[in-house]
Amino acid sequence: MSDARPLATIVRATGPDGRRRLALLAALTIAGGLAEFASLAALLSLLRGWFGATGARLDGGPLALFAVAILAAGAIRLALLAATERLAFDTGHRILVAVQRRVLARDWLSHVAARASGPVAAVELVDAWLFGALLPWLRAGTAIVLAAFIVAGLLWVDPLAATVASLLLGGLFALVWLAIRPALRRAGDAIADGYEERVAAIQENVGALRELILADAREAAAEHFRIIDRRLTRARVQLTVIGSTPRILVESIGLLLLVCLAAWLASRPGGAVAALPTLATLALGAQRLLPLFQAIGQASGNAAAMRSLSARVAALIDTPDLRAEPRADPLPFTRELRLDQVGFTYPERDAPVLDRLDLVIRAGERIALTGRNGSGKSTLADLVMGLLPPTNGRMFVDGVELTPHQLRAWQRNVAHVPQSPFLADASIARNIAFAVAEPDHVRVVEAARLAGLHDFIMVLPRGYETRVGDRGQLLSGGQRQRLALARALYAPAPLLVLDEASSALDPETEQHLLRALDALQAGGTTILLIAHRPAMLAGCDRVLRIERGALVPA
Ligand SMILES: Nc1ncnc2c1ncn2[C@@H]1O[C@H](COP(=O)(O)OP(=O)(O)OP(=O)(O)O)[C@@H](O)[C@H]1O
Repeated sequence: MSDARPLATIVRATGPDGRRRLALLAALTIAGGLAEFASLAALLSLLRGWFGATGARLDGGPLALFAVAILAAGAIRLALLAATERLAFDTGHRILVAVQRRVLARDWLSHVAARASGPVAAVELVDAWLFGALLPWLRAGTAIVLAAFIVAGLLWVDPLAATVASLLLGGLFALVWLAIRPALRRAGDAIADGYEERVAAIQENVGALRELILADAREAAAEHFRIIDRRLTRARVQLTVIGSTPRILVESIGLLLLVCLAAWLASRPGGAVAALPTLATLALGAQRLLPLFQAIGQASGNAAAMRSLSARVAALIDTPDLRAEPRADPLPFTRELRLDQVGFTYPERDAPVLDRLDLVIRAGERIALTGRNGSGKSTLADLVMGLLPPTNGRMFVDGVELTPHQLRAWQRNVAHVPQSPFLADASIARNIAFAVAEPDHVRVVEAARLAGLHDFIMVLPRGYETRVGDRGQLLSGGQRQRLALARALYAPAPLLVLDEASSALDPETEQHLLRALDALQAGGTTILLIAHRPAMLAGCDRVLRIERGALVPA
């Protein structure tokens, strides 16, 4: 990605409102610059009148003019500060929302291929970019314009002195900046990598705590985290320290230049008194310029490092946005789903998981899929559900070919009970009616009854309002599976896919599940289940086995 593209991508993501705020900031900056120029001119005219040929005389008019100019400049600075902060934080907010929209817009294949910690690390990345790049750059942008007006004012006051000072300071600044650029770029890359590694390590430590305890590996995990965080911390310190060099240099050299200037002006004919109006105006200009140079120095110090952060932030949003599509009506499924010579290969894998596979699932059938671990059962289920697109072959629903733009309509026919269900840290009712704004309590209870969960829920003090904990960890494995089943049954669909949904059930609960499946099948539901246990296979119309990427009768 070129240097200019990240910014263009980010500006696009902020939308028309962001661009309006940027325009307001630009207008305020110009107004601020004019006010700075006016206050310098007013001061010079005031002091020249005061220390003029007629002797010291304080004139009310120029004093009032100076007071108005300096107060206006102050008020505009305050407005600029507010506009800058608002624009920066609003942009950060828009980018985070944009990132979430893009995470949700990914299809299943991109999701399974992506790094799980990415979206979490994105939050830290956007924050680091906001405080390390956007805010300093906006401040520096306004500072450059304000400084240009002040420098123009100073050139008008004393062209020679202002030119020499500007050239010396500008040249020094450029030299230092070029010298530190490579180190800053390295620090920026290390910071961006560090954020991702840190989130991944935290997720690992939380997710695999049981394994870490049993393997007596908690010290090693803590040490791994320490190394990652130390590296990140060092890079951040490096960025601040090296990035501050231009600012500190310009500050000290600037002060030195001012003193030299005072000595030189005082040595000209007329001495210190004649030089006083010019000197005082130059001093006011320098006093105004110093914080502006600080802002420019800080931002330019960070620029090389933050370019890599900006590129990563832009990459986060440089993918298709979630599109608000009208909800498709379910594709009619009354006869059969046919897979014709279907093959599937995961990205970055050479060998296909499924190869020229033929399968007809008749409406109302109950089919079991078996096969060795890794033989491709879940992959086939994902293809059947329209989550993965076949890499070869075609699929037909009631004789109509399933094209990519019909996938949403086909998916509406499917309810799924995954191998490891995701449970949110919310009430049981909310987890059953997952992602539904207003759960229907009667249907929640009905689904829980069918899944054999109702009696267990009723003995809990808070019943359906009991929270299940993060990822459902306050429930047993079997209870989690039944809750996932209840979720699938809450919104009944013509095709129910169960991926080893009884692996954690005791024989009694398994019998309950089989009775529930009988009832569903009697009601016309087509059922595809991945299972190994004989009890689950017994009630099926057909049992198929995946072997070397193809289906054979079991
Ligand atoms: N996201 C992925 N990227 C690359 N390869 C994958 C991915 N998911 C699965 N695979 C590979 O595809 C093959 C089939 O996996 P799949 O999960 O479909 O098998 P399965 O029969 O359901 O296994 P199990 O019985 O263990 O659940 C495996 O070899 C697996 O390593």
